[in-house]
Amino acid sequence: MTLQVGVIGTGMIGQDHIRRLTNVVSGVEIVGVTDIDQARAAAAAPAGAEVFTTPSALISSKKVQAVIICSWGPAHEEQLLASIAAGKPVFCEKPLVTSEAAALRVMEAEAAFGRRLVQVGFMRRFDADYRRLKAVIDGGKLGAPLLFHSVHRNASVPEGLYTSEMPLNDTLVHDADISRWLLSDEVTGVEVRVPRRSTRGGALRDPVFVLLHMASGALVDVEISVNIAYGYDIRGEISCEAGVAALPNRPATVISDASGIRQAIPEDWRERFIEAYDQEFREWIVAASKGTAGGPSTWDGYAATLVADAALRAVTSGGLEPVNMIPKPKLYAAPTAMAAE
Ligand SMILES: NC(=O)c1ccc[n+]([C@@H]2O[C@H](COP(=O)([O-])OP(=O)(O)OC[C@H]3O[C@@H](n4cnc5c(N)ncnc54)[C@H](O)[C@@H]3O)[C@@H](O)[C@H]2O)c1
Ligand SMILES: O[C@H]1[C@H](O)[C@@H](O)[C@H](O)[C@@H](O)[C@H]1O
Repeated sequence: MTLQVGVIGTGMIGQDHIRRLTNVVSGVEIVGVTDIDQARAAAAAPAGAEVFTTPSALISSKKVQAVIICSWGPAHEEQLLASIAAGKPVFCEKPLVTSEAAALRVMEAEAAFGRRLVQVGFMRRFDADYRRLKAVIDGGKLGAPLLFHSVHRNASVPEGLYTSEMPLNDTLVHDADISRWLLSDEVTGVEVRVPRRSTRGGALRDPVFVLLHMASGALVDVEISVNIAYGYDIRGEISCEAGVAALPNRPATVISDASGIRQAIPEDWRERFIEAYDQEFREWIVAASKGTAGGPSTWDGYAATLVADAALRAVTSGGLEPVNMIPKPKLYAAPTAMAAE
């Protein structure tokens, strides 16, 4: 059976996902696309796909069995609620939404529907290196995790579109989610320190240094740098009671020439996480074909949203800002075989 999907938002990541759903993964067909920029949607539409004028027309179309949301964060809530109301499985790029109240509304709608429909685009959970790192921590031989050092460097970010809030409410959400997942823990508080500003980002608050306090007492330090110029550099190292486990350097061809011996660094997230995105969609297609969702859930999107909110408060207060989650709804506690949960 082929899952017939519609894609909302045909910008950078929308186009990359259209490419992989058309040329890389199987069991799926893109039957519709839409974007507020209709010309962009038309240019990105694969052969035979309909260009819908609005997200609601795409979501309610009988030919669309499942929805992929790649629009901007503030548009996600309305598109998620419409997909849930239509009973359609929906893959939503991070951030799930941009406020706690919106996350609660999406969770309530999904709980009322009675079955998981939403998978959030936290692709790191599908990355082979992160999965191996988690297996080592879960294996327990290194003892309890005490400290996690997470480095998140972007070569550059879109000028004018990426604001000073975004290191904390757009970029940090990946580190928040992967910390919860790797350490099987919850964030209870957030501190932020702002060092000397990089001159490369103009007035942008960059870099930022974030400290996540976990319920177990473990600490996570996160470097977010978004104008580092040399490439997209993602690192992670966990110090445990009896040893240290770290992500490997990415395998890449070794070039030797008159400048020395070197390996290339990925340019951006598309290159670094190319296989993780492929796997994220393989697993989504299996679940969505059964009318449900696995992997990172609305609950995980809610948790990351609370961390982002606390981080933004912490910049102003300079102190430790608490993260207070509601009790976990039953829908998200259900045991599941999906490896990324
Ligand atoms: N998982 C990841 O690593 C990753 C990487 C990049 C982007 N993202 C996320 O994906 C989303 C899109 O990011 P992008 O880099 O592709 O941005 P982009 O600006 O390149 O593309 C977004 C597209 O959505 C369209 N759009 C916005 N609001 C819309 C609406 N209400 N209805 C229809 N179309 C709408 C815009 O016109 C644009 O074409 C963001 O939420 C971003 O955080 C995730
Ligand atoms: O939207 C992107 C994406 O989520 C990337 O994975 C992250 O590294 C960037 O900082 C962010 O702006």
